[in-house]
Amino acid sequence: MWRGLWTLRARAAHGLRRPCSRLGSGAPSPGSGATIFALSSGQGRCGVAVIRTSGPASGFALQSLTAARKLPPARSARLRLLSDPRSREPLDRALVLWFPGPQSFTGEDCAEFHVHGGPAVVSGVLQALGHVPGLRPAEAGEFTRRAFTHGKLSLTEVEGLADLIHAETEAQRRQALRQLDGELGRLCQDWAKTLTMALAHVEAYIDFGEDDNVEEDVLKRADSAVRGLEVALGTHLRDARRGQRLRSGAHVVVAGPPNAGKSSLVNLLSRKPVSIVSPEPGTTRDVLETPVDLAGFPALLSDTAGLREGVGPVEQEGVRRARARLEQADLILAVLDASDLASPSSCNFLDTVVAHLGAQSTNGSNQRLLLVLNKLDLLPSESPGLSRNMPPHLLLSCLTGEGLDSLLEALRKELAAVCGDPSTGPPLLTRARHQHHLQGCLDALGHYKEARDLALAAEALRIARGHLARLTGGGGTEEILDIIFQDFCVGK
Ligand SMILES: Nc1nc2c(ncn2[C@@H]2O[C@H](COP(=O)(O)OP(=O)(O)OP(=O)(O)O)[C@@H](O)[C@H]2O)c(=O)[nH]1
Repeated sequence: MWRGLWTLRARAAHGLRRPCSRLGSGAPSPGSGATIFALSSGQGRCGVAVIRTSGPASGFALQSLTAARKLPPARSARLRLLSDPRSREPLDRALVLWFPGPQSFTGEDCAEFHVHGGPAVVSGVLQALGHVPGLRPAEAGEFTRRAFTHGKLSLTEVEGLADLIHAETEAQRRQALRQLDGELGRLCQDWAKTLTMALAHVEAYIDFGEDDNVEEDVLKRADSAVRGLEVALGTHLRDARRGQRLRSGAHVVVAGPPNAGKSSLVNLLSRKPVSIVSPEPGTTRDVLETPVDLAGFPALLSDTAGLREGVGPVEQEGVRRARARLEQADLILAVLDASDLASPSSCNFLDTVVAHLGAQSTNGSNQRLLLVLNKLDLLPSESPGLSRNMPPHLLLSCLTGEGLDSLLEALRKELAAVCGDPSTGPPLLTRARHQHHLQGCLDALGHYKEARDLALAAEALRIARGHLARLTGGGGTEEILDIIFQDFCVGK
């Protein structure tokens, strides 16, 4: 409804920026046989740093640095003196671990060196590994790419791992862990099994026809499997935007008349001074946005200019930008000064809020709204004096913090509806890639139903199955691997 209301006034579009940094260039193609090494823990001074290797020369590297004839027992930590294989200069006393393939993260022979986390120790051990024949530094994401190549992780699990490394909020962490655990992959495999069964039925009918001993209802069973699959895919596709919001942040816009306390609320929720707060109405002119963790959910929080008419050209432009931003909101935090509800700008704004809430309940607009009456501290405590006709709202004082807990709880519920609840709901589609393949699969099922002969119907089922296979990393996904593995840092 706000979209509708504001469309007439402003149509400017703004893109959501993904709060994610991409480290390093694309990982090289695996399978070169080289043994790679990298610092796998974070950069900088720390108690313990983990350096690891993967590839056929891992055992040799471990023996070279520990000057030992024998490898330590598999998957068991041992304290060893590390020294440079060329100069034999001691580097550190460290824990070392040996993971013979295929029972390792990458599926190859791997070694780990848990060294003291000083920069000189780390660079000394990395240099020493560089002196071992057959070893080279790893590229970004190369360990994970090798794990994928050796079948240790499916593509959706790789994406879950990347999301887990980038997770900044509790909800993102839960979702990423579920995906890393293979939930989405398993769901796709179940769907693929259903498709394979349907395809087998259609092919049996093509091969053996009515004359042979093929059960009569074999085509009916294929049709019914396809119908069931269409319903399941449709449900997941309708939820697709939620998973993507969970990954990149819901768009939460704070709006209201001037001086209502919008900037104060943005600063309170983000726990930092994002916006200037002042008693002068019309202080905020531009849209100010900040990424925040709102009640465990990722959000891009926008402060906007106070909405009012009859102002100068600069403030007018601010109001235009505020309205344009409102068009894009997943959730609107509508703020009013509880002690100033009778002013013309408050009344106008309240009318729009009421219209929005009405539209939300009648036509199910997916743009959600929470009405916040701020400056609770200015109301008489005995009788707050609010009209009975006031729509559902939350009372808050940005000054004293009263009402903040209730607001955060309401935000948690709203954002769970906007982003999906990763604790309870079905596995979410967190990437446009997932959506693309599920849509491709659904389209192919549509072609199955329209096919004029059984050969075309069978081909449509094969195309549908191909989309599901590509979603989890089966054939034909090479072109997107570079993009996905760029999300990893060196050492992962
Ligand atoms: N008493 C009281 N004053 C508040 C509260 N919240 C904000 N204020 C004051 O109200 C004035 C306006 O606050 P802002 O946060 O700048 O309001 P705004 O809605 O961003 O204002 P514009 O930039 O004009 O749109 C400032 O003097 C704040 O200190 C509150 O809960 N109680």
